[in-house]
Amino acid sequence: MTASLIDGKAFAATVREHVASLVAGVKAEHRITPGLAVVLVGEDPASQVYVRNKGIQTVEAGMASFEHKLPTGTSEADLLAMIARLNADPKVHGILVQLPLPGHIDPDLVINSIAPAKDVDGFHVSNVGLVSTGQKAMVPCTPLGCLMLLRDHLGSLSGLNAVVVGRSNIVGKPMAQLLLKDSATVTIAHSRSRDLPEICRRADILVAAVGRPEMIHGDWIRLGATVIDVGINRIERDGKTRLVGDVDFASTAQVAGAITPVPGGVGPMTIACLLANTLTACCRAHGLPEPEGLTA
Ligand SMILES: Nc1nc2c(c(=O)[nH]1)N[C@@H](CN(C=O)c1ccc(C(=O)N[C@@H](CCC(=O)O)C(=O)O)cc1)CN2
Repeated sequence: MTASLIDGKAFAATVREHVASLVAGVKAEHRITPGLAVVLVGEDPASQVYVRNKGIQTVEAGMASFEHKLPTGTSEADLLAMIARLNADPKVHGILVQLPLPGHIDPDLVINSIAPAKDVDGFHVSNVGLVSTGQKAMVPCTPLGCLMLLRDHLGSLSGLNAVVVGRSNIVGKPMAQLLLKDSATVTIAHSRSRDLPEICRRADILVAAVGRPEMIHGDWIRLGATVIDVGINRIERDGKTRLVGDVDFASTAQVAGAITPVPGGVGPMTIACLLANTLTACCRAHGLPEPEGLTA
């Protein structure tokens, strides 16, 4: 079997177009412009690229973008004071603090200082609790993007065996909750799971979010499985820097039914879902109907 490719880049473009058309409606009918504030502390080169792309795509969707770039040495107290100002700003419907933060700042403290209704990353402990109890929440962007790709590719996930490899708060745990809400039978595994290849071979849906380059091989994959690769790992190969996932693409594509590539799979969905969450947050803040098809 040669797997079909799940084109996250193309799907993300359709999500962004959908968001942009809904934003245009909100602006025309209600004279409200959804606004997203992104805070970057420090000069991590990858984070700078992600923040720039978030700003560009926010403006392309017709929303207001507020970028706050702070020096690496910014104190935790100053960052918390900035978030308090953004929490109180009616033009700002979504707030995102780009991760990772410099080592002297406690990310949990910072994330939990964001007003839950403006927490478009869905990382605040209130949103974590709401997602895990299946209630209306801000849903983390990367798992939401994976769910959209899976629903689009498979239709119903009900009764399917889903294995999530990775237990991070940002991807693995919320991904498992979303799959469970869609009635999949969910296993969370990780790099220390015993018999990991055997666990993976049971999966109709395999979500790889373990953060280890090309760890999952074709002989771990059930014939025809749908494989979602969340990994974004930069490696040196043949004297060049390359971007690879957590899945060995060549061997897995021989066995899987469908697979997301890296790059061009899950990554672009993350920012598309951030725009979707910002619009959702804006609609909720103003008592407008929930935008359709943009959340879990
Ligand atoms: N506050 C947050 N911080 C971080 C998040 C997040 O969701 N919220 N996720 C990542 C970084 N990230 C967005 O912030 C992100 C990562 C990757 C992509 C993406 O489109 N990747 C491309 C490849 C890009 C490249 O060449 O480097 C792809 O996979 O096709 C978008 C967003 C950590 N921090």
